[in-house]
Amino acid sequence: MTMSYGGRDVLHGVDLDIRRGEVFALLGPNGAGKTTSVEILEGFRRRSGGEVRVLGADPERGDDAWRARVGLVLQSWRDHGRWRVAELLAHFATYYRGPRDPAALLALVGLSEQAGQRVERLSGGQRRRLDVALGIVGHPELLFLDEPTTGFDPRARREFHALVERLAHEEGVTVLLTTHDLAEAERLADRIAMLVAGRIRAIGTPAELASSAAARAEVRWTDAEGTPRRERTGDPSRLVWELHRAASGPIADLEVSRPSLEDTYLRMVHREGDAAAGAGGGVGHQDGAMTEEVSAA
Ligand SMILES: Nc1ncnc2c1ncn2[C@@H]1O[C@H](COP(=O)(O)OP(=O)(O)OP(=O)(O)O)[C@@H](O)[C@H]1O
Repeated sequence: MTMSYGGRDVLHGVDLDIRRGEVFALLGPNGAGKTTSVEILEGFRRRSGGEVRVLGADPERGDDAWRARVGLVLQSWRDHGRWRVAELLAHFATYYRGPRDPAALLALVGLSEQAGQRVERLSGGQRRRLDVALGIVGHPELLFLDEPTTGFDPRARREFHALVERLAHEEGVTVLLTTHDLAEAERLADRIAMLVAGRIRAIGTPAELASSAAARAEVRWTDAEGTPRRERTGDPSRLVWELHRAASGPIADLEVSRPSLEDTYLRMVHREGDAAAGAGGGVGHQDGAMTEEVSAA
């Protein structure tokens, strides 16, 4: 799909295939185009070009039956402030055939104690949990979560992650999540797409993305003269063995660090910055040339 706002291109041919039952994270920095992508998939925004199918339908033409199969947790719902939590949930449940039981759902998202409270009195994190409850009350097959844990404290974040895992693994819900939190993507996602400046830069499982990093393992040590040394290598075991042989004894301050998902991500984001800086000087790149497709085998 492509998207431009007032002639400015913000999605340059984003190509994604998300499988049924998968938790898929769209990871990228501010302004990368995550929300725009999700809004197109939800049917809330008209794309400029390309072809999109969500649960077999073009979201621009999704009817009520299609919409009932999709759950949305938007970045902010700020209406319904005067409703009480349980009332609001019970009201939303009436929109669906075979909804979840509101009381059981409140327990699931950890809001049983707030059932009688007005929505406007909830804390930011509690409000977000209510958003999730509203998103899943209709038993959706597919759930969109746009930056769901913004403003959560660590405990709320952990509980929310457990909830998403339960929905995905026990109920088979397909989840598309956007985040700029690497740890969240790594924890929750079966696969991650890194979206930078409207282009997919890499797709794969968290482990595949981390190990595909050209950023190789880093070995650090202090040499016989007391100088700190560091070297990047694809074969840290061999380097450490050679160091031991050369020193014929222990190596001071030896440390081997593996490339992380963060290394890959920061490299993608920086490369984009470098490419943009160099574009005027003829250093540009072809579309897709920098995409790192990682096989999901
Ligand atoms: N309604 C709009 N009109 C014009 N430009 C927009 C509109 N919505 C988004 N944009 C621009 O499109 C680009 C992508 O925005 P988008 O909100 O999709 O990014 P994002 O990855 O979700 O960012 P964030 O992590 O900050 O939420 C940005 O440059 C943004 O300024």
